Amino acid sequence: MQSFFAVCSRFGIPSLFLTHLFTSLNSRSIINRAVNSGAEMADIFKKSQQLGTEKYPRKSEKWIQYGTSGFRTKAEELAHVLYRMGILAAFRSMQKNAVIGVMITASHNDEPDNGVKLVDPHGEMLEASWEVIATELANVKNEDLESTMSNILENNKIVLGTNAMVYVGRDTRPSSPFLAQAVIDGIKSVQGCVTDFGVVSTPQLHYFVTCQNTEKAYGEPDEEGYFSKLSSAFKALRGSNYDNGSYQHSLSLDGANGVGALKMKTFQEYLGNCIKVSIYNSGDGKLNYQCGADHVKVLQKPPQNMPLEVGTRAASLDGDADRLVYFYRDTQGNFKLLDGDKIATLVAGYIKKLIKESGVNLNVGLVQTAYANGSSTEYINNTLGVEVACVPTGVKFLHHRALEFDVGVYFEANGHGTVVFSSAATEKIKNAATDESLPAECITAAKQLFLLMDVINQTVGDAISDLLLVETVLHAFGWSVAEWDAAYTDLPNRQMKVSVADRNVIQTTDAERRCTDPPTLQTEIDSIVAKFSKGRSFVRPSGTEDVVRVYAEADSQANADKLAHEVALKVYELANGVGNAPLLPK
Ligand SMILES: CC(=O)N[C@H]1[C@@H](OP(=O)(O)O)O[C@H](CO)[C@@H](O)[C@@H]1O
Ligand SMILES: [Mg+2]
Repeated sequence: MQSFFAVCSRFGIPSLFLTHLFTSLNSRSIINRAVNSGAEMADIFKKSQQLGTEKYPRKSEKWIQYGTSGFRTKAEELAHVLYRMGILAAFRSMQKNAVIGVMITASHNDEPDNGVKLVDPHGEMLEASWEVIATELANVKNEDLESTMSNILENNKIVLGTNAMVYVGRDTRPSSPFLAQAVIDGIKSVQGCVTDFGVVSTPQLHYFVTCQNTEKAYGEPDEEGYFSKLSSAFKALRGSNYDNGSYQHSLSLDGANGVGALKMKTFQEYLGNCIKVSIYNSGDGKLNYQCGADHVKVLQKPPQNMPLEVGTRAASLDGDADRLVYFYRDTQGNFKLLDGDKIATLVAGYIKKLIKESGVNLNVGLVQTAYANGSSTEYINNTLGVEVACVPTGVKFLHHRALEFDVGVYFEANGHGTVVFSSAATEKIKNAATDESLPAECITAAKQLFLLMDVINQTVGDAISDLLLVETVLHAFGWSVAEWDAAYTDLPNRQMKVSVADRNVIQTTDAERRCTDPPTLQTEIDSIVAKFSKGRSFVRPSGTEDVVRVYAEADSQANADKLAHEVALKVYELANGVGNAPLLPK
């Protein structure tokens, strides 16, 4: 009892005020002092343009767009974009009177790629209207930088001030330090202040921004605070019996040779021996090469350099540690994947159970995208009895929809997701946990829920936090990875990419499940799908790569491959495919 309250007072209670405090952002630490004169402002912009032109010039006419997760392309094409995003982040900070984050990463993409995304005050993705501004600023000619900056301020009623604050983080790519410097130079060129966190995971940066903007109600805005909060709640939930039933407290982790591997090593010091994590692809090899969550999910095979014995529970992080998938080898030696859908259903099932046991009246919803396996959706509807919503690809859509539930669980099939608790839900859970008049079982369940909230990074999908969450649920249920996997069987599925002249000729509707342009494509897809038992397929333009993505599922792997291939050929034919026609997947 006592230790519970110790943990609550240190970590739980601040989360209670999270949403409330989001509304009164940190106005104490950022005081926007207006730059006094128009002449002073003009001088700042002139110097900023000069630095941009000399040190970070836009060298080609190539158009770049702020997509699903910011700007992403070859690192050598990004210096001017990063400088300009530093400027924009400072402006956004001035507008919101709050800390803004800038993360430099290309996540699961190849090592020579890089990218940048802005983190809004609530730890969320940048607001859509500012994506348009970001795209404009990134693409203007060098000599138009000054006037564009001035227009942005005017159109958005921003007063150029000092003390704008931007938190900068980067992944482990060799190009990231230079690009981080470009961001920092951009911020400083318009008088913004910078906290450079160096190498951090994407979700850590989101967490730090949220902590600072809630005046630390969500936690301390630094790595020590992050690790302490998560590990204390995790250890309190785990208790002194590290194994339980079929659950064993050891697992293998593929770190994708990225920041997640580095952070997990440090995290192990906080976790002590309550969980044993053996890390592979821990940083010696090339980032994401033949390893990482995207590789494992898309190719449905294990990462390289990692032994996988029958029954061993294994997991993969992606390059910036915001995605997590699990996998194992079954008794027949088959590779089995547990993706974001499996994580979502596991977590939603556990939370629903605890809510029921606590007697608290809360609705739980689960948010997916069209990529969710059909079997998972059926399981959520028919077995879990949880409301399920489908939204377009991209974390911001999932996150916003999840906020509409008391408790919203969201995961992309690729393993990116988290759980968000409304302020009302947080309060009800906290009250139940401390209401001595309730039956003991109710109090116990409410306390567990309350601690669980502190294991979860509610600001954004976080592979390390999600790993602790999954381990907590498996431990509580006493399940092996195979027992977890037994909940439902995935329909065999396949993803393909098609290169076309302009991927934006593909237009979609109904959460990307149907295609409206080119005009005849959907009818063609429908008639192909009709030939396959349990067939489902859709196409959409990627927001992060210059390709059209094709998804297909059917009753067997051979049929899923065939369906994907036929649809891919149709896309190639009707949407101006370039290069060789797509081949049947091997
Ligand atoms: C099928 C798929 O996995 N798409 C990914 C990928 O987006 P695309 O727009 O499909 O390229 O990267 C996004 C950012 O990481 C992620 O949110 C999304 O789920
Ligand atoms: Mg990622």
